[in-house]
Amino acid sequence: MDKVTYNGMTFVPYIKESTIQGRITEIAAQITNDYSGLRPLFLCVLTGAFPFAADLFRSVGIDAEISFIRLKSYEGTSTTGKVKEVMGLTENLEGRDVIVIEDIVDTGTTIKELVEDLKAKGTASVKVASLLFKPESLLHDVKPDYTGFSIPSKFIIGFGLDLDGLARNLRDIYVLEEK
Ligand SMILES: O=P(O)(O)OC[C@H]1O[C@H](OP(=O)(O)OP(=O)(O)O)[C@H](O)[C@@H]1O
Ligand SMILES: Nc1nc2[nH]cnc2c(=O)[nH]1
Repeated sequence: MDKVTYNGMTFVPYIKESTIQGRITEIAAQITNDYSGLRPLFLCVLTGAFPFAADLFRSVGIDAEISFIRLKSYEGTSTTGKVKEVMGLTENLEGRDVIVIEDIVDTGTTIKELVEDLKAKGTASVKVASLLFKPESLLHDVKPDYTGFSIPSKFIIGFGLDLDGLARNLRDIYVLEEK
């Protein structure tokens, strides 16, 4: 794995695709066990979560459905603090067991707003699966129920995570190089 550069910023290799896939298989086994006999609705938060959602969804061994919502709050490497709904939900969520699929929980702003909104829609249960979690960056009292990797408060890209729309197609995860 070599360094990569986007918009003049250099990123170094951080988590290999094979390590990511191994962890996704473990989370899928946990979900398969926890939701046995239920028919959960996976709710993928676009755009960043799409590779994680695709791999996780195909690895669970129970009947399940998937749907999508698109939220946006980051510009460059920082949050605007405002979560914009770019594409909303069409399903009736009343009585559903929802598993929100996120690529990352950073400040927790996105997940806090989304989970509150889903609970207000009469869901039976709401849990969050996030590939990445930055516990030291949290601004709210939230925590994923299923976490791929807990990482320090550094900006990362790859496996769905972008820098201004680029780098989502990298198979591995990279971290911003320290100067
Ligand atoms: O915990 P937070 O500080 O709220 O950050 C997490 C959110 O940031 C990213 O979305 P982004 O706004 O970058 O949109 P994208 O998925 O389209 O890249 C990511 O997909 C999460 O939804
Ligand atoms: N690409 C990217 N998007 C994020 N959204 C919240 N945190 C991050 C991060 O570290 N990298």
